[in-house]
Amino acid sequence: MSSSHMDNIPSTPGKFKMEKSPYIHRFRLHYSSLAKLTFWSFVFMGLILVFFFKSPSSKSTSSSSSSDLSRRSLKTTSWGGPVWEKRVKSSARIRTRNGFSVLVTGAAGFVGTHVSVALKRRGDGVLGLDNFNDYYDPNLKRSRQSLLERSGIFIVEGDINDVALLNKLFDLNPFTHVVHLAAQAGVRYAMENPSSYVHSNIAGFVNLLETCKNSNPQPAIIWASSSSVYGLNTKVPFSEKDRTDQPASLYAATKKAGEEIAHTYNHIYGLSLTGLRFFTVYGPWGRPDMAYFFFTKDILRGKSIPIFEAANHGTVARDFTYIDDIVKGCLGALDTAEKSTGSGGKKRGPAQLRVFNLGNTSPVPVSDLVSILERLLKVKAKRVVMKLPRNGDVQFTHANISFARREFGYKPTTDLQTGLKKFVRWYLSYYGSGKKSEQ
Ligand SMILES: O=C(O)[C@H]1O[C@H](OP(=O)(O)OP(=O)(O)OC[C@H]2O[C@@H](n3ccc(=O)[nH]c3=O)[C@H](O)[C@@H]2O)[C@H](O)[C@@H](O)[C@H]1O
Repeated sequence: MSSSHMDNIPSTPGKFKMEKSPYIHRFRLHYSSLAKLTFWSFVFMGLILVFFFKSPSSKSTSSSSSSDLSRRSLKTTSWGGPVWEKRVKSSARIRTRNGFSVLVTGAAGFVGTHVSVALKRRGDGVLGLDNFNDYYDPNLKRSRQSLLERSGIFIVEGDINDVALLNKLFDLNPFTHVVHLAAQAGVRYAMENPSSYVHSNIAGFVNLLETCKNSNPQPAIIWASSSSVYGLNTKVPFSEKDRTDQPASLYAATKKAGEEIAHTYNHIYGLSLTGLRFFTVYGPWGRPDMAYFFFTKDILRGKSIPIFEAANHGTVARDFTYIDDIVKGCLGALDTAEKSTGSGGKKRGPAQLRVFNLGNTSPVPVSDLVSILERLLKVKAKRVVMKLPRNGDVQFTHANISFARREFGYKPTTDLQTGLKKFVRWYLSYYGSGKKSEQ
């Protein structure tokens, strides 16, 4: 049985957990020839089936890896061929003088979609990459894809762990920048499917950096870290200079690991790397696994919503940051990113390495978020106050953004009330007032 470049992927993306291959059976050898015949027939059939499911194709890949009957619902995707290559090149082509050619990973995701549209609008070439996993409703990702297609942005369907695919994309197009947003998100889900965080946030990131460091020219990389790296810190507001060595979730730990990995690739290969610590990003086309999103759904459906509170009735609060402000921050970081200094795997000099907070600088208690939603939806929420579970949540977040302000004029302008109004307007137009079902 031949092995493919996907064989070494350590874990699963999305909601799927590794299962043992159903094709591995143990047989007890019997001494009758009938039993032997039966045994060898099974082995033969098994080999055919294993070959059928695992045989790699130079032109096709799935968004998953080797032991993969556990990932049935991840659509098998194909790439390659002249039409596909033409679409890749056309999407990545720069349309203005001094524009960039940008690979956006996680382009069908919430932040990825918004950033892609903004880049395209100003004339940059944008190629998307996304594995469309079903961590949350893939239909929403498909709708975002349609939105991007209308702007002339092609999303390649594939996984950042697919080295051959990444190499192919860089062969076809000399990207000046990579905006790396593909990740396994969500702090609480990490207890359900820890390996998906390692797969996407660590292994996938390393694969991407390997491809970037080998390419010529090397792109500058802007990537999504997280406010969660501040973990159990109590000093507020959180500054980039603060310690980040006490993460409260595996998600946070993988993002922190990403920051250290970025340091290594910058140090050894001269890659220009900018990490952005996003603070609870919300807005239209958002992520259904986030509280503001499913609170909206459940309030409209008359379902109760769990509101966490800390010990001794302590307030749980977040520095909720509106998507348009985050997009401005991403573009500011991209525009001020210096070129990588290496090429073809060799460092030629010191390169830029940065980390920025992108928050709103004004934390809001979760109970106030619910009050705003009640007013906007004109429905009273059924609140159930619960103790903050110990499954990854931290009590509060609060960004100090002075570094991003100084470096590229980052200045958030949307307060939670205004941003949620825009979100609710989008939600109602997309889903209706609760009747149209949503996963
Ligand atoms: O900044 C980040 O880097 C992260 O932001 C986001 O994480 P969080 O800030 O935890 O957002 P989110 O889950 O919406 O919970 C919001 C608030 O509602 C509270 N919360 C949550 C669920 C619930 O049932 N009840 C509740 O009170 C909860 O305690 C919290 O106070 C991203 O999901 C994550 O991927 C990462 O990007």
